[in-house]
Amino acid sequence: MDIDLGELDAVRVYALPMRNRFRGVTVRRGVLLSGPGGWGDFCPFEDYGDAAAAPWLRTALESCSVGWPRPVRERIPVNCTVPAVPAEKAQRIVSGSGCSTAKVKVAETGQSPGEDQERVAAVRDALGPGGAIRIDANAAWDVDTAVARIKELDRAADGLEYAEQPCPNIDDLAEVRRRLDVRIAADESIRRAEDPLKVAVAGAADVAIIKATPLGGVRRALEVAEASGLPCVVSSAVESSVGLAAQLALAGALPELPFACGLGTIALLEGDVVAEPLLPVDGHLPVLTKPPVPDPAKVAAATPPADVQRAWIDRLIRVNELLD
Ligand SMILES: O=C(O)CCC(=O)C1=CC=C[C@@H](O)[C@@H]1C(=O)O
Ligand SMILES: [Mg+2]
Repeated sequence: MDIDLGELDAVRVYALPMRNRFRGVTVRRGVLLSGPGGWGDFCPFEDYGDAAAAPWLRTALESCSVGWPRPVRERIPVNCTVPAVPAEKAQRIVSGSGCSTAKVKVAETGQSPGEDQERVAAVRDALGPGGAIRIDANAAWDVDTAVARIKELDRAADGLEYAEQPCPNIDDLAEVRRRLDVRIAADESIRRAEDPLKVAVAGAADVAIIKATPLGGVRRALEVAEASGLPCVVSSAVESSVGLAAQLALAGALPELPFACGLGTIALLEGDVVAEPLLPVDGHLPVLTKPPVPDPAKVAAATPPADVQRAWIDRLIRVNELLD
């Protein structure tokens, strides 16, 4: 469904600085769209081409037109996300989060395995023995490196809940999984796969990471979750609270939700576009039935210079032309 952009009630470009560099990103930008069903957030990463950005627009349009399927739960346990920061900072992030699960980024370019171990050990210190620690290597390792690093990090963490996307391809994930006792989660392998079933069939993962925003909406993500045949964790794409609400709608609608979700990411941003940002309370976030309404003063404070606004509106128009 492409849309006549002139029919939208409002289109607002925003830019929110990140507290720490994350995935190479220091400012998160996007466009808020208002339609008959409320608001949506079109926020593809800036290194994505127009075709890769198309599902992100579908997600925003679902949110501001037809809305989301009915949820089966009202609140979602979430992890706090620890970027590839020094150990003391990692400890502070976890201690201040109120979450009992932490996801720790590892294998950052330019950092050593020792830095990852120190970060993970500091996170265990902050969580105490009852907390859960998961790591995300974003496909950085080959099989042998993954096996060695995950063993070390499992020791440093005093037990890992799972290791997310240690290697780029499915066969390698399957081999790592065979060689280790630690659970393996697939993220990029699901997000970019033509056939998410392949991950399960190949025995490549114990857990599927599902993201509504890059998959094309809550309904599409529910189909992918079902097709994966695996327990699912919903994880954010670092949206504003408007976009995050769609991910919470997905987490709210999944038939089963055995693990905490990666949705505590408003804490990664400096500011937001709504009056009451979706920050976890006691490690949980609410499932909303409608997207939150942006606060005009917050949106005004987050509005980037005219040339940045123009570039995002042009991107929105180009990507909209790609939708059928
Ligand atoms: O899952 C989380 O805790 C937060 C979200 C998160 O880690 C990510 C969001 C967006 C891009 C990714 O590099 C990253 C991920 O790989 O899961
Ligand atoms: Mg990941």
